[in-house]
Amino acid sequence: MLNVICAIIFFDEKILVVQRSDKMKLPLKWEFPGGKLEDGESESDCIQREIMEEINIEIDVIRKISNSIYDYGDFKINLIPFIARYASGEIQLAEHNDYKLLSKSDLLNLDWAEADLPIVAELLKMEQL
Ligand SMILES: Nc1nc2c([nH]c(=O)n2[C@H]2C[C@H](O)[C@@H](COP(=O)(O)OP(=O)(O)OP(=O)(O)O)O2)c(=O)[nH]1
Repeated sequence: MLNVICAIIFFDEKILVVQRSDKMKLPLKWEFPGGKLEDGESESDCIQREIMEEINIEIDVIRKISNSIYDYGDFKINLIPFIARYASGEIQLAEHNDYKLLSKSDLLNLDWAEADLPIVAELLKMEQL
């Protein structure tokens, strides 16, 4: 099983979501930015590294929320989400096709990677960070 860390990054009230490119697995699906946990790396180091590599910004990690285990058939992932706050830098996408800053209520309108759906549902139920 693949351990993937992702970040739900708040810019004030808005949340950053990114769209996978047509050349990646799960083409054009929307997801929270992040990536695979490397051997010996802490989850918190992983998410800060991935966000810098993919999005070019610094974040403050706040806390972990419930993980989502999903079997795509050809691979199975354990998706581990962290709530975070934007800290600094300008968004520049290295790999993704597009991004949006959305209010919570607009999240459900996206074509999400399947593993993210329970995480989006939990986020919608949360009253505060
Ligand atoms: N970063 C991230 N990945 C997700 C989410 N939901 C979801 O199913 N995934 C999947 C997509 C990928 O198969 C895997 C994350 O891998 P990755 O982003 O580090 O790597 P990748 O797909 O670019 O790598 P590759 O296997 O195509 O070489 O987890 C999510 O919200 N964020």
